[in-house]
Amino acid sequence: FQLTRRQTSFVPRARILSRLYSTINNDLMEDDTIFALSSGGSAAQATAVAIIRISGTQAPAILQSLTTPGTLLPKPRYAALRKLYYKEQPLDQALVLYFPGPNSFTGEDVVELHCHGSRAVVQGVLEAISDSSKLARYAEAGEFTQRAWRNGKMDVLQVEALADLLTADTNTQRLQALQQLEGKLSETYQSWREKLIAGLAHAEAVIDFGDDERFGDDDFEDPEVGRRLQQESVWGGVIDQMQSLCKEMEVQLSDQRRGELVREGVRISILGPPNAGKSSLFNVLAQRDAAIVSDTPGTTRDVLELTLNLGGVKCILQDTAGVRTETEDTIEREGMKRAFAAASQADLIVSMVDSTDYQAGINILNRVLTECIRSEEGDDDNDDDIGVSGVGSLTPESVLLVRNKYDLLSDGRTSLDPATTNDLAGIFDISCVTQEGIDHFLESLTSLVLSRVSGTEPSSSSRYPGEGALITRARHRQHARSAVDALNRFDFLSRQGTIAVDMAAEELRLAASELGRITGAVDVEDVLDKLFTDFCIGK
Ligand SMILES: Nc1nc2c(ncn2[C@@H]2O[C@H](COP(=O)(O)OP(=O)(O)OP(=O)(O)O)[C@@H](O)[C@H]2O)c(=O)[nH]1
Ligand SMILES: [K+]
Ligand SMILES: [Mg+2]
Repeated sequence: FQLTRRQTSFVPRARILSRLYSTINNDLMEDDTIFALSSGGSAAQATAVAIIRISGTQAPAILQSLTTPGTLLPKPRYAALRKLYYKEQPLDQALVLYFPGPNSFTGEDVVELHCHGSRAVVQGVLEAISDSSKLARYAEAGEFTQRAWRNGKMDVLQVEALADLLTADTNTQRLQALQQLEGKLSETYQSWREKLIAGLAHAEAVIDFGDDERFGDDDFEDPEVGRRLQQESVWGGVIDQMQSLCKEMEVQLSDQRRGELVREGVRISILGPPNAGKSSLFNVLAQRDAAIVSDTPGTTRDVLELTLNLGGVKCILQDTAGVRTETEDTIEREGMKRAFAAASQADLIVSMVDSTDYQAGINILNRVLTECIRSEEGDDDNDDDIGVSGVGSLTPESVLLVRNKYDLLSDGRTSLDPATTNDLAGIFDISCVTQEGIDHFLESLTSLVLSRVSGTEPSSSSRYPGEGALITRARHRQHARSAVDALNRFDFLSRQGTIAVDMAAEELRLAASELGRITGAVDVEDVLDKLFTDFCIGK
């Protein structure tokens, strides 16, 4: 199989590559019947029930080859008890289901065998399927879903949602993934795309036939009347519709990344001077000895992470190296650099101070506020060796001040610096040793996390991500953003009169294709191209 330059010029590269790919792997043809153990564990692990799935044209024949001659296929989508045989020896007594295509998960004929989950049964059945008549091969990773996608059973958004559902750790992740799997997000993007395409069709009409000339500006003595009537013309209507669509999309984009937070987890960094007790708090929240605690300042060097479930929301808690103003130790400097880098990427910061050395802690807090908090003017001069200046998207309301070692305070009080602590999310007195104040701190942290993902005030009773469409991946955000940018350019161009209609229409086309990329309705070739960019023809 050889590619010539001439061929590449008229056949999209991805298509050639995918054809090349399946030609080389003759055994990997798309219309092969595939099978796999679809329930958890592996063939080497015993479970109560194991589900083996077969998809493709040969699926019903394979089921019949496993049963005694003359046995009927089960009624579609009804479970039936069947004795399975291989080379005339009994394999198992299994519950079998038959889903004739296209009404199946993959859209092909699908057979499910619910067997007993012992090693002997599972291996025996798998062997029988692959051996008996060479009708099927083992499925590649994700191949059932890939077929479902190829057969139009789900769009790219739903494939992503399925991946999210299969890996969901928390309630909110599960609910969000289910919502996306049901197609709510797809519907939103599709309806937007349809509006854009309708607008585009009108634009084409204006290009071909011109807008209604009666409503030109010059025809009216009062320009206001002209303007109003202009708006009633087809083109004016399109402009208005696109403007309101653009607003709708901007509302979705200004969601404070709630969907992404739920999917990826809310990042919480513990930051503070050495020996404040950061690792001690990390361990208290982890409920195990996850980090080394010692009275030597500078114990923690790397950023440690663990996953917490706070109120049904996945959180990633980070313990960092102690930060101080001066150090000669290069390893400690590196640790501090990493601590700031982690904090500037965080969604919430737990700024920890030692109550018995309050001023040192407040100095660090001030530094966190200046270096990790979003600066209105954007990035300023120094990107010095330790801090990462002004790159964070944090606000002071993302910072919780925790005064630790409360047990060591004889009078039980600490002085406050109101200028610094005014806008913070909260101030907490705790002791990692006696556990005093921990419950209250944890409650407040949890409600702050919940308010982040639900987009409501921390005290609100709404506990789960808002209804409607939520952007769950950076990929969606990027395309939605580009679509909004195109619509803004459209808005500008369309107001230049009918001269720029061509250019304006082009922006609508661009916006529609950006939205199409989110659901995968456009440029499947492109997606494939991306997949195959690492695939070198010469190798
Ligand atoms: N009395 C008292 N001691 C504490 C408390 N929390 C931590 N400590 C002690 O403070 C010392 C430092 O604790 P760490 O958790 O290692 O502090 P750290 O902030 O992680 O320190 P570095 O990693 O070195 O920056 C240890 O000896 C802890 O036992 C507390 O609430 N009360
Ligand atoms: K320490
Ligand atoms: Mg530590």
